[in-house]
Formats: sequence, structure tokens, C-alpha cells
Amino acid sequence: MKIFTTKQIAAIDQFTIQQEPIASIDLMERAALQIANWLIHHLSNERKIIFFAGPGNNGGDALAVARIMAEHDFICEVFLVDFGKPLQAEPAENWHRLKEQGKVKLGRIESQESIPAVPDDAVVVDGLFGSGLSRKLDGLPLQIAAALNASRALVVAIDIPSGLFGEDNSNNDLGAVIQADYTLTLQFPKLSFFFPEHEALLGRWEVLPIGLHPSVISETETPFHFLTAEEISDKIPVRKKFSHKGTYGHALLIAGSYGKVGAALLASKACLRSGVGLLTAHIPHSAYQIIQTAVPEAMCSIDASDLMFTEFSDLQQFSAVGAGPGLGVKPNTRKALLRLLEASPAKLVLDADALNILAMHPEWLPLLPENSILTPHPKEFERLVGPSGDSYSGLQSQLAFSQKYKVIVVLKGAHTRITSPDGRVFFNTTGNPGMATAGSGDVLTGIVLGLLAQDFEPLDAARVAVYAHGLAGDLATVQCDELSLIASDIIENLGEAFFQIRK
Ligand SMILES: NC(=O)C1=CN([C@@H]2O[C@H](COP(=O)(O)OP(=O)(O)OC[C@H]3O[C@@H](n4cnc5c(N)ncnc54)[C@H](O)[C@@H]3O)[C@@H](O)[C@H]2O)[C@@H](O)CC1
Ligand SMILES: Nc1ncnc2c1ncn2[C@@H]1O[C@H](COP(=O)(O)OP(=O)(O)O)[C@@H](O)[C@H]1O
Ligand SMILES: [K+]
Repeated sequence: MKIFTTKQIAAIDQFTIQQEPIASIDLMERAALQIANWLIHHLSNERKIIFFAGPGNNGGDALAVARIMAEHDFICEVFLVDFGKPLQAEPAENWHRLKEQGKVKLGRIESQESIPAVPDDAVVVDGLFGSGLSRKLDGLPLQIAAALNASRALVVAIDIPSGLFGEDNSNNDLGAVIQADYTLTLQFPKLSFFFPEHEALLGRWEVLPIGLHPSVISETETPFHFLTAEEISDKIPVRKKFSHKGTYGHALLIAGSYGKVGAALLASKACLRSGVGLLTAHIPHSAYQIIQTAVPEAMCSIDASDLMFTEFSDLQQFSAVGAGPGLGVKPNTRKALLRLLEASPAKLVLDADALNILAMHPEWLPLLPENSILTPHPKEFERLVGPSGDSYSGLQSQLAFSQKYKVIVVLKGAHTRITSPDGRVFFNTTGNPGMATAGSGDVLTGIVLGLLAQDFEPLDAARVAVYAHGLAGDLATVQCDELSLIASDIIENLGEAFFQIRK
């Protein structure tokens, strides 16, 4: 699904108004009904709701929601923030309608002295600013945000917490932004919702559809997307009746060193659970019995070294190569990785220590075959590209890296993001903090490798693997608390995850 900039969303709003056609006041009412509906289903009408409405359409939404909630017998109080400027047309109309209705106590905030005290048990609806925010908060809005952030009331933000920009917050003062417990965003999530430093400002966020025009949505181009099962389900091939293991590729996994054999084991199992026809695990000699016993489905290629990766033989027979989990970064392993890069496997996924070695030898980066997949966690990514400040700047560096080296970068975390050499970005929507546990990255490498070996386009392999890995992690928490989740549980649930994606 597409993620649009706030500018694009405003244009899509306008197009909808003209083409549907619908009057802007009615579109606002549609948005307000969605928000009110959510509030009615989530709040008790014994809690007072205090609305803070700004001068624009975000304020207009808040005023319309207050009127609807009052019709449903909620106790509402509205404060219009008065900047001394006349209200825009739709908020003015909604202010008028509220006055006419006469069920809601109305007030104005003109100065710091008129900011009301908010009781701890109240609910605040934040309609100060939405996607029309033009500069970081200062003056009266800043004082209101500070007062709300100091209160213990539950805060529900309309569209976006006031003070947060939809995209670039690298020059914003995040301490000044209203901290919402819930953000009810209209039609599309904003780019900034996918960045970890905004979690405490957004709380839990939900997207409420307001029926913006489908044709303009499909025609408006954007590099930003989030992953959904619908968009990747057709990438998973149906297995043909007369197919055989040769049909589904032969993967080579180079993983494990003395003390880190588990990484090879987890990646091997995950690879096999992802549909690959054949898997060869290249492992140090000391790992042989462990792997053969724990993963009898895998073949083994044994390194001359008892302890680590130092050599490999002909790559011809393999349809994809994966390297990195548990390899270590000893000099002989580094040399072997250089030879692997020089051998230029057609399909390659690199993780963990393979990336750490690349960070030690950035001069090898140009050797990466085109469309290789790199799966760093944030620390590995930082070692590769250096520190990059906030997430928005980090996204720019990730994109620049993908484009410069023509590789796919999978930056792992909550909302893992995938960048491709053509400049597209995909945020994942599956997964949970239970997956922040040893070995879950190794599992992802195994899945990517399994899909690559089956001839998935590299970008599809990355997208399907990331989504399925997160979904398997989510399924693992159905019967098990996130706290207890271990990487093997993700593998256990991969079958169900693929099943659900295919549906
Ligand atoms: N355009 C539409 O048809 C729809 C828009 N909707 C709502 O409209 C919002 C966007 O509305 P607007 O574009 O009117 O923008 P906003 O309501 O977000 O804010 C714009 C107003 O705030 C002022 N402003 C912005 N930043 C400020 C700052 N830091 N300090 C002081 N004043 C500041 C601007 O001068 C302008 O008056 C969305 O977030 C959404 O809530 C919904 O009603 C759905 C339909
Ligand atoms: N809070 C989280 N929410 C969702 N997914 C997460 C979270 N934390 C970690 N993960 C996922 O778990 C995996 C962790 O990978 P990584 O850090 O490489 O682990 P390891 O090196 O132990 O194998 C990644 O795929 C990441 O996206
Ligand atoms: K808001």
C-alpha cells in the first residue's frame, strides 16, 4: 500500500472533492463520523471529553466530532484556540453548527492564562494541527502542548499528534509535540509513523478510511509503501504437481563458527521451511555432527577449518548463496568472504558478520553483485554507513546506499524497511517486540535465501521474507507471551504464515 506525503494527501483530498464530487464540509463530516465512531466504541460516556480545536481543518474535524459525540450523550467540552485570525470556512461552519446544537460547553483559548486544567480522568481530543502544520510549535500552541503533556488524561490525536510533521522531523523539537495515547489517522498512515523515535508521540495508531477517490490514489506516484499480504500473495508460487526438488532451487548457506553454530542451524531450518528444493550448509568441521543431527534435511559442505569459514568450492550448482550468520570476523574468514564476492554469485544475501566484515572493508562494497540483499540490524547498518541522526535522515542514507551500490537493504527492527536500487521503500507491518531475541535475524536470512534460491526476484524475496517472518512471529504469540518467544518459534510458525499470506 502506498504512503503519501501530507502535500500529496491534500491534493488527493481536493481531487476527491472535485471528482466525487463532495462538498469539503461533507468530506470533513465523513472524517468526523469515522473518528466519532471509533471514540464511541472505545470510550465510556462517563468520561468527559475535552476537545482542543485549532484554526484549520484539523480543528474543524474536532468540532464536528464533538457535535456527533454530544448527540450520543457524551459529555463534551470544546476549546477553540484563538489566534486572532478568522477561522477557515469549514471549521467556521462547524463552530456555528456546535453553537446551534447547544449541547456542548464552548470556550476559547486566547492566552496561556485561558488554557484549562485537564482532569486526570478526562479524555483529550487533539485537533490543534494535522497535516497542515507549517512550522514547529511555538507560542500558545507550544504552551497548550506542554499543559496537555503534563496532564495524565488520555490523549487521542486526530490525524497526527499536533506538532509532528508527516515526513521530515529532523529539525523539529519532539519534546514540544503533543504526546498521544492513540492517533486516529485519516485514510493513510504518514511516513513519520514508521520511525521509532515517534512511538511515544503517536501511541497506538489506527488508519480510518474516509473514502478518498480510488483513481487518484492509484495514479499518484510515491516511493513509499507498506507491506500487506494482498500485495505479496501472488509472489508465492503454487507448487506444480509434477515438480521435483530440482524445480525449487539449491541454496548454499555459509554460516556458523565455533561457538556460533546455532546461527547456521536456525538459518538452515528457516531456509528449508521456505520452500527451497535443496540446501547445502557450508560449516566448519566441528559443526558437522550438530547440523547433520539437528537438520537432517540439509546437506553439508565442510570447511577445511575446524572452527570457521575459510574456503568454498564451485558455486555453479547453487541458485542462491547466503552468508553471514555466526561467521565471526577472523582474518581467514574475511579473506574467504572477499573471494566469495569476487566469485560474484548471481543471487546473494548477506547478514550479520558478513556485513560487519564489509564495514571493516568498505573498499569491497563495489564488488557486491547487483541486487544482492543485505539484512543489517541498526548497529550493523551504522557500521556500514556511519551514524545518521534521526530516522528520516537514516532513511535517506539507506536509500543512497541502495542506489550507490545497487543493492537491496533490509534494515531490521519494528517496521523493518526495505530499500531498493530504484528508490522505492517498503515498511513492514508484521512482527512484534517478542522477536527482539537472539537468532531471529538468522531465521530471516534463511527465509530470504530459501526464496532467492527458488527464483524469486530479489526484491520480492526480501518483501515476502520480511512479511512472512514478522507474521510467523505474530502467530507465535497467539499461544505464547511475547516475552517467551524464541527464534525457533518463528520457524515453527512459518508454515502457517505462508498459508495465511497465500489466502
Ligand atoms: N482537506 C480535507 O478535505 C480534509 C482534511 N481533513 C483534516 O484537515 C487536516 C489538514 O487541515 P489543514 O490543511 O487546514 O491544516 P491544519 O488544520 O493541520 O492546520 C493548518 C492551520 O494551522 C496553522 N498553522 C500550521 N502550523 C502552525 C503552527 N506551528 N503554529 C500556528 N499555526 C499553525 C495554519 O496557518 C492553518 O491555519 C488534516 O490533518 C485532517 O485532520 C479532514 O477533515 C478530511 C478532509
Ligand atoms: N520490536 C520489534 N518489533 C518487530 N520485529 C522486531 C522487533 N525487534 C526485532 N525484530 C525483528 O527480529 C529480527 C532481529 O534480527 P537481529 O537483530 O539480526 O537478530 P539476531 O542477530 O539475534 O539474529 C529482525 O528481523 C527484526 O525485524
Ligand atoms: K492533531
